[in-house]
Amino acid sequence: MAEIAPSILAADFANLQRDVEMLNASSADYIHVDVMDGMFVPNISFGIPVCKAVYKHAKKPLDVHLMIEQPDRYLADFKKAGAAGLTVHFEACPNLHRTIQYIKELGAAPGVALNPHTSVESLFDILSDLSLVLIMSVNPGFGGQEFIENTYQKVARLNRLREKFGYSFKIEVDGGVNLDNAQLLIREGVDILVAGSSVFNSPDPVQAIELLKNS
Ligand SMILES: O=C(CO)[C@H](O)[C@H](O)COP(=O)(O)O
Ligand SMILES: [Fe+2]
Repeated sequence: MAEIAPSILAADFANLQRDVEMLNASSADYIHVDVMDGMFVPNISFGIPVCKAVYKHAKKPLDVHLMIEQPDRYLADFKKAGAAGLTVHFEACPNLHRTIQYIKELGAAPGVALNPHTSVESLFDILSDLSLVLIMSVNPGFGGQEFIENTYQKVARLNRLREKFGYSFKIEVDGGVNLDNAQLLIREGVDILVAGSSVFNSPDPVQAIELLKNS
């Protein structure tokens, strides 16, 4: 059974407490927090104060996805704001090994996200240090985009590497995840499904989470 990380990017920001409480009452395993800086991605979402506000009401661990340039500048702040896991982008980190060690020192679970054009083999020499690899199944920056089909084979390749070397990181997929692709993603080796629109645009988000979980 997969774990589900609903993305609050698709929540109603004017009713964030209500939506976080809905997630608390659901079978979601994490709350996915999408931070966008308008530089690494062409969109601005929210930052540290909103993360802190979500944390205040959250009963699930915060899975913080940092779509920002030079993330090292803000890692300690997001940890303080409640992040259980801190995921940085491979494409934003020229000194990725140092960044990952820093996340560990802060006491958070280190994750690395890969844009659709970045191959899973790029992470080969750091895989043993990671708790999470996030494979983007859309170009980062916006919710509600169409799932990129090439994701299946990327997940399968990463899963084979994990099995071959006995690594323990989890595989997360983010972007355009819904009931049409969840089952195949899980079959290829995904542990955590991020879902924004397919959860929050559903007439019954709690049931949508449950259905994804049982895919
Ligand atoms: O990181 C993201 C976008 O960059 C979001 O987590 C992702 O897009 C989730 O939203 P949706 O399920 O609507 O695609
Ligand atoms: Fe995300």
